[in-house]
Amino acid sequence: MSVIFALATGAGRSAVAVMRLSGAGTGEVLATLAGPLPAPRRASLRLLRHAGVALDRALVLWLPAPGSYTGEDSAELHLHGGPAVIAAVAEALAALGARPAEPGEFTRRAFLHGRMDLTAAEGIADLISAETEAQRRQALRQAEGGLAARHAAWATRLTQLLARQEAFIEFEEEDLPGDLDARVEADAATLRAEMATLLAEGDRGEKLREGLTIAILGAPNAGKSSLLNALAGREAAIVSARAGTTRDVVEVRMILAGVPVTLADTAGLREASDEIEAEGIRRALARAETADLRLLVFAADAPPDEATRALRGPDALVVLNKADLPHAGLEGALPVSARSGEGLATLRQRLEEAAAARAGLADGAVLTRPRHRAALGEAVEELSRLPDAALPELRAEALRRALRALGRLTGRVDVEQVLDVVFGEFCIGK
Ligand SMILES: Nc1nc2c(c(=O)[nH]1)N(C=O)[C@@H](CNc1ccc(C(=O)N[C@@H](CCC(=O)O)C(=O)O)cc1)CN2
Ligand SMILES: Nc1nc2c(ncn2[C@@H]2O[C@H](COP(=O)(O)OP(=O)(O)OP(=O)(O)O)[C@@H](O)[C@H]2O)c(=O)[nH]1
Ligand SMILES: [Mg+2]
Repeated sequence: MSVIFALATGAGRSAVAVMRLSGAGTGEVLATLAGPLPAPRRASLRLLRHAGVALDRALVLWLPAPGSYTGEDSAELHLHGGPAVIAAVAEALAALGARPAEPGEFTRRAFLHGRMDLTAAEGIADLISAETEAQRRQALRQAEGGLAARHAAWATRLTQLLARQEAFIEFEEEDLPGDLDARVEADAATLRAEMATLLAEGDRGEKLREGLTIAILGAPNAGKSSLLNALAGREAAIVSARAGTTRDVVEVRMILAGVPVTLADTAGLREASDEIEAEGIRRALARAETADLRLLVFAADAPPDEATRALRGPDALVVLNKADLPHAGLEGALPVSARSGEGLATLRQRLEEAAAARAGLADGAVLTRPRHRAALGEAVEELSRLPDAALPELRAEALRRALRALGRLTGRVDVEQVLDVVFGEFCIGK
């Protein structure tokens, strides 16, 4: 495969910039730039030269196949991290026949050379994107093969079931144990139950990866913007005594229990007095719809309004704001005051609990992408067909299809169609 190169470190000025090369022919390119190849895997200080011009004095690594990240002949140039140095080296590499790598291409090659399965490759993409500790842990676990190991074990058991089912078809006349068929069915049911348990985690892993949205909803003047500001610790939204102050959705990003959260303050819900406010309320209700959690705000100085009450539900947290004013309480609502700070610590704690329940780091392996759930769901569905399949051939076919669905997850089968999805999300240089 052709020699590809990319900056592995961030754009812009830095102390050191790492240029990575990979592919057959990397040795020649390296020798042309840096002189005789250094000992494999040993850092060596070299003056890089091209067409008679000195480019940089760099630390050079020669990483011959198969002991490299991609499994191909590879090299690293640890350059001085200035834009002109990087540009000159990139130009020299291109002149020597190497080409800039596509996003994710190094990892794609690692996958193609059997260095990792698809879920591990996704884990590496997530590791690079991880912004919180919980995200980092989930990503590292997947990069280290947590999800792959679980699926490999299932695939092995499925393959064994398939072999037994096929033996049954093949040797029906001969004396196989009479209950072989029933045993395949029982084992498949056990397998299906285990898979269903993982599926029951739902989209927790996806939510931790992508983050949650919490919408703040309530009547005008309830103190939604004041609460947003209090939780954010800065004046993100305008607060005023006039009802109908907030019109657009105001978003603040924060981390709750290791989960990235977007807190969205919205326009107060009421019969709008003008078309701009009406649009704001439409946006507020749209947010209420798509949010993972809803913070419903009532105020001590006004009776609970119907529009906000209508939004109560299992994913809603209810507060009674302005608890610094005299009030009789509100059933099921946490008394808080954006003004005095009363109840805010408890509110933050409740929000953290809700975020953790919705997206927190689970104990075992987790599904972190819709395609994981789709593949596993398909395998479960195929296995659930087994008891109804009258013919042994049909049972074998269901087992085969379940196996193929599992294979798509790790990339062993039907690979082509999932490759682009997986590697498209990488940044260049990985
Ligand atoms: N300088 C540098 N740092 C880096 C990387 C890199 O490519 N270069 N990585 C890249 O993302 C990560 C580390 N991941 C890596 C995974 C495998 C191999 C590798 O060469 N494996 C060989 C040899 C292992 C050994 O030393 O025993 C192998 O498994 O055969 C290198 C890096 C993070 N840090
Ligand atoms: N006494 C008291 N007043 C508060 C409290 N929180 C907010 N207020 C006041 O209530 C008024 C409205 O506050 P906002 O935060 O703008 O209310 P809102 O819900 O965002 O209102 P809209 O954007 O119009 O929907 C302001 O005068 C605030 O100072 C509180 O905890 N106690
Ligand atoms: Mg407001």
